[in-house]
Amino acid sequence: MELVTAEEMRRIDRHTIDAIGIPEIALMENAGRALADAVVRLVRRTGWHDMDAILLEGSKEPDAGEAGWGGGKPWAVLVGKGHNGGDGLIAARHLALRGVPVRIIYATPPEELRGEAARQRDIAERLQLPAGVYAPGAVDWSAMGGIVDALLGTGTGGTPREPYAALIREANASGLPIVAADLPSGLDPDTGQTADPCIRATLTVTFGLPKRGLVQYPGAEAAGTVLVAPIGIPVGLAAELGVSTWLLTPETLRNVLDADPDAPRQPDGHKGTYGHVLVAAGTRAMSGAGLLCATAALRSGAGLVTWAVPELLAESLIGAQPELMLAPVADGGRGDWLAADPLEVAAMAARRDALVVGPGLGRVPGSGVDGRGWLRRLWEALPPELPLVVDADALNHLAEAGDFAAWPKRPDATVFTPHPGELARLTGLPARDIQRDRIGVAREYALRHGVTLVLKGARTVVADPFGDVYVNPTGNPGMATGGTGDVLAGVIAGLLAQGYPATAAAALGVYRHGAAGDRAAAKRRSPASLIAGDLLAEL
Ligand SMILES: NC(=O)C1=CN([C@@H]2O[C@H](COP(=O)(O)OP(=O)(O)OC[C@H]3O[C@@H](n4cnc5c(N)ncnc54)[C@H](OP(=O)(O)O)[C@@H]3O)[C@@H](O)[C@H]2O)[C@@H](O)CC1
Ligand SMILES: [K+]
Repeated sequence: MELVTAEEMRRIDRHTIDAIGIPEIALMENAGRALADAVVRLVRRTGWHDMDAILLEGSKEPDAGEAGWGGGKPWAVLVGKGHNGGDGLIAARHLALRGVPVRIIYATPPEELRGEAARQRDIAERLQLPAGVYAPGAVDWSAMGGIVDALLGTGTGGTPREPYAALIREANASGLPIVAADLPSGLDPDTGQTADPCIRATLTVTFGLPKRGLVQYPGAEAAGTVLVAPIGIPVGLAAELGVSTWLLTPETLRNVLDADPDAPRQPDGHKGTYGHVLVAAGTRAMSGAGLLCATAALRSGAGLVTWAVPELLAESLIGAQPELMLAPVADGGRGDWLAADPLEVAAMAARRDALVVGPGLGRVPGSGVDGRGWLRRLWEALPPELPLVVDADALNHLAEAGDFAAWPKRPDATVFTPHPGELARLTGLPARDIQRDRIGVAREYALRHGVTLVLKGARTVVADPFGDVYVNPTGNPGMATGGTGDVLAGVIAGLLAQGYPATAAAALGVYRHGAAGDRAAAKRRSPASLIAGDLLAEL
């Protein structure tokens, strides 16, 4: 399923209306009716499974409680002056038809509505649906059963102006369930940033295609449960018009990335069929990072995994995970990578199918005799076609090198797996700015540097070197704990060794890693007690 910006949605709407000929009013009628249908189901608790709308992957099932919402009281339908308001007016009409009482509350004088929204205002008036214009403090919210937020949609920008802002604040403070039309008013549809104020919805019914902002935090939280309602947009049109951002679902993995998450193992396969990973990770202080990473590579299905460690550690790690092979690297007796020769690691990697470097790597020499750092010497010595995952400390070394843009390009699979702090060091941008537009920043970095970028954090973003982006819905806050990143790096390396192309390996790895976290969290009393090792058994 594609994820769209407001501008992309406008182009898709326009094409549907102008080139295909479906009248705008038909799209709007479908939108308003789907919105009403969702409210009716919450009021009557009639269930979701036969609804003509899709629960967005990663969204919780809507919960109308024991009694259903509203207690028979009227629903306040908040109407803005654009088409989003038009959707709300259509929903109000369908709610009334289905026996749910409504009160229309215009944010601005109804004379200001234009186009299709004005037509809907006139229809509502002729049907004598109860309506009034908002005045601060004048609405008795305790008399209402719930709220439909049809104030601001994809045509708006910036912080809501008055009187919208005051109305949004009152709606949020009412404690009533809020169902948002298309997106919560105050949400930036492209980035997921929430304005002050922004509607806190219990449920968002988004029209045609999900907007990007609904799947990035804090927007994902403001939106609550997200239902995607079909309104008549032809299947395939988004792709035809060049939309290149997807929600990472099993269908996306299968149909866009040719990476079936349930692909069976070959019946006649042997360990050589599934590739050999070299993990260069771990020091005396952080051997666990290497162990998690290497074990995760095994669990991802790789045929063989060799764990390269500073020599001093090797003895004590024997048997730590019996399926792993250990490859001691000369370390001058230090137990870290400071004295290790990157050329030795490169030579080991050249005999394997993928290399992951970084987890628990600790310090490495900043610059060699010829002015080139440890990591760059490794980078240049590796066979260019060898799939490579660069994680954690290795990313920090790359950032410290400062001249990555001038490093020789690797033509084949190179995957970087930074969290926002690491990407901040790589780009020089404050982490806050990265979080403000995760999709945009990740896409630009991947395009510019010709790598596949995995920007970690809630709703991980995978950006490939050609401008395509995937947003992962799996995972949970319990995974915000040390070591889960090491597991992810190992999984991706394992998939690379099995022959998946970089984007497919990164996307499938991220999806499975999050799903493993969800299974592990479900087994515990609280997600907070999840530790990275729990993920290994669930991969
Ligand atoms: N196109 C289609 O076929 C379909 C579209 N559909 C629906 O249309 C929605 C998009 O409708 P839209 O383009 O009319 O924009 P919308 O968000 O309702 O508001 C525009 C108004 O907001 C105002 N405004 C702007 N910024 C503001 C601010 N910060 N604070 C306060 N006000 C602000 C701005 O006023 P102005 O600045 O011009 O005075 C303008 O009048 C879309 O989300 C979906 O719900 C569906 O029916 C399916 C078919
Ligand atoms: K809205």
